[in-house]
Amino acid sequence: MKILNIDQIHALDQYTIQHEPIAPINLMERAAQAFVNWYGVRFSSNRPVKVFCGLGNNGGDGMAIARLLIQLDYQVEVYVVRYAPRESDDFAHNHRRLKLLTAPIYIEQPHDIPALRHHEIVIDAILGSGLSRPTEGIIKEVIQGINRSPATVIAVDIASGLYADQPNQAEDIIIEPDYTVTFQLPKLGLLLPKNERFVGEWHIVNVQLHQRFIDQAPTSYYYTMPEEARLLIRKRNRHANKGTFGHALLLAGSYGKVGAAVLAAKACLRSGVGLLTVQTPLCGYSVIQTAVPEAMCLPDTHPYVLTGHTEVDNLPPNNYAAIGIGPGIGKAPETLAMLRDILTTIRKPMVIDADALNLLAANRDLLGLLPERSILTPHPKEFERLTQRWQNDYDKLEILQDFARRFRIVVVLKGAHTAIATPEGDIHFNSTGNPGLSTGGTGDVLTGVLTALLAQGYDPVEAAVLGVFSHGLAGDHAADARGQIGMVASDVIDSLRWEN
Ligand SMILES: NC(=O)C1=CN([C@@H]2O[C@H](COP(=O)(O)OP(=O)(O)OC[C@H]3O[C@@H](n4cnc5c(N)ncnc54)[C@H](O)[C@@H]3O)[C@@H](O)[C@H]2O)[C@@H](O)CC1
Ligand SMILES: Nc1ncnc2c1ncn2[C@@H]1O[C@H](COP(=O)(O)OP(=O)(O)O)[C@@H](O)[C@H]1O
Ligand SMILES: [K+]
Repeated sequence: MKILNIDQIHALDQYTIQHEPIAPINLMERAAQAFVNWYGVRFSSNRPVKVFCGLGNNGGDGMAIARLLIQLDYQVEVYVVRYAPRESDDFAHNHRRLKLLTAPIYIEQPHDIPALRHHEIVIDAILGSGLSRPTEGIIKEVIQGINRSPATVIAVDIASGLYADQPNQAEDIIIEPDYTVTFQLPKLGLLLPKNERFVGEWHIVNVQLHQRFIDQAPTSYYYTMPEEARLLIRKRNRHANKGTFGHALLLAGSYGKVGAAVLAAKACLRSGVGLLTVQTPLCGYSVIQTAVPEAMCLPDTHPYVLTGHTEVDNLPPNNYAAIGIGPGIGKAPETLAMLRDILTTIRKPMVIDADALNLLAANRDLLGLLPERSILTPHPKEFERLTQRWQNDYDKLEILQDFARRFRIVVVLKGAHTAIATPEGDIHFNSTGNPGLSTGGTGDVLTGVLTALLAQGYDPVEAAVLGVFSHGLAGDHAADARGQIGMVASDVIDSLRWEN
C-alpha cells in the first residue's frame, strides 16, 4: 500500500470530490461514518464520550462523528476549541447540523476546559493533516489537559499537533492518544519510532478515496499489507524436487555463539530452502549436527572462529544458490579476512547480518565490494555504525535511502516497523511484529529466513519484503501462544508459516 505525503492526500481528496464525483460534505460524512463503524465495535455506549473539535475539516469530522454517535444513543458532549475566527465551510455545515441535536460547549479560556475522568473517551478532532505550525495558546492548553487526564483518547486521522510527513520539534505539544484512526492511507509520521507516544495503536479505515489517483501518485514509501505479502509467496510445482529450492550456505557462529548458527539454520530450513550447509568453527560441528540434523555442516579448521578454511570437500562458494553470513561470527581478524575473500569472490546477492555488518563498518572499503542487490540487515545501532548519526527519524530515512542507492543494495533497517530500502530508493515499511521480538536471536532467525528466500530464487527486494513480513507474523503468532514476555526466538521459528 502506498504512503502519500500530505499535499498528495489533499490532492487525493480533491480528485475524489471531482471525479467520483462526491460533494465535500458527503466525503466528510463518509469519513465520520467509517470512524463510527470502527468505534462502535470497540466501545460500548455506557462510556461517556467527549469530542474535542477544532475549526477546520478535522473539527468537521469531529462534529459529524458526534452527531452519528448521538444518533446511536451514545452519551456525547461536544467541545469546540475556539482558537481563531475562521471556520472551514464543512465544519460550519456540520456545526449547524449538530446544534439541532445538542449544544456544543465553547472553549476559549483555560477555565473552559472540562475535567476528564477515567472511564470517559476523548475523541481528538482538534487538528488533523492541515497542521501547519506548532500548537499554541488555547489549543496547547486543551492538549495538555487531555494528555494529563486518565481518559482513553482516540485521535481522528492523526493526533492534533503531530505532523504527518515532517519532523516535530521536541518542545511541540501534541496529543498522546491511545488510538489513532487514520483515513484511507497510512501516514509516514505514524510509523516512526520517535512518534510512538503520539500515535498509540493505529488503525486505517477506508473512506473510498479515488483508487485511480492513488495508483498514479508517485511515492517512495510503501506499507506492506498482508494480502500484498501473501501474493509474493510462490506455490510449489507438483514435480518439484529439493534442487528446485536451492542450496544455501550459512556462515555463522563462533565460540560461545554457536546458538546463533543453530537459530539461523533452523529458520532457513523452515523457510523452504532445498538444501542447507552451515559453515561454523570446529567447536560448532557437533552442535549443528545434533541440533539441526536436516543441515549439512562444514567445519572450519579453526576451533573458535570462522576463517573460511576447511579440510572437507565442499562446493565452491559461487555454486551455492545463496549465502548468508554474520550471525554470531565475531570480529576476529581471520573472520575479517574470510569476509573480504567472500566479497571479492561472490557475484550474487548475499545476506549480511550482525558482526559481518560491524566488520563492514570498521573496514569501509569492503562496502564497495558488496554484490549488487545484497541484503544487509542492521538494527539501528549497526546502521549508525555503517553510516552516521541522524538528527531525527526523517533524516534517518534519507540516510537509509542514500545508503541503499549508493551501494545498490537492499537495506533492512530493523525495528518496530522495519524499513526496507531498495537500490531504487524506495522504502517498504513492515506491518507485522511486536515488542516480543525484542529478544536475543530473533535477528538470526531473520537472516535464516532471508537466505532461504534468496536460495529459492526470490528477487532480493521481494525476499526482504516477504521475509520481514513473515518473520514479524511468526513473531505475532509466537506472542499469541506464549505472550510477548515469554516468547523466545525458537518460538518464532516454530511459528513460521508460508501460505498464500
Ligand atoms: N478534505 C477532505 O475532503 C477530507 C478531509 N478530512 C479531514 O480533514 C482533515 C484536514 O482538514 P484541514 O485541511 O481543514 O486541516 P485541519 O482540520 O487539520 O486544520 C485546519 C486549520 O487549522 C489551521 N492550523 C494549522 N495548524 C494550526 C495550529 N498549530 N494552530 C492553529 N491553527 C492551525 C490551518 O491553517 C487550517 O486552517 C483531515 O485530517 C481529515 O480529518 C476527512 O473529512 C476526509 C475528507
Ligand atoms: N518492538 C518491536 N516490534 C517489532 N519487531 C521488533 C521489535 N523489536 C525488535 N523487533 C524485531 O526483532 C528482530 C531483532 O533483531 P536483532 O536486533 O538483530 O536481534 P538479535 O541480534 O538479538 O538477533 C528484528 O527483526 C526486529 O525488527
Ligand atoms: K486529530
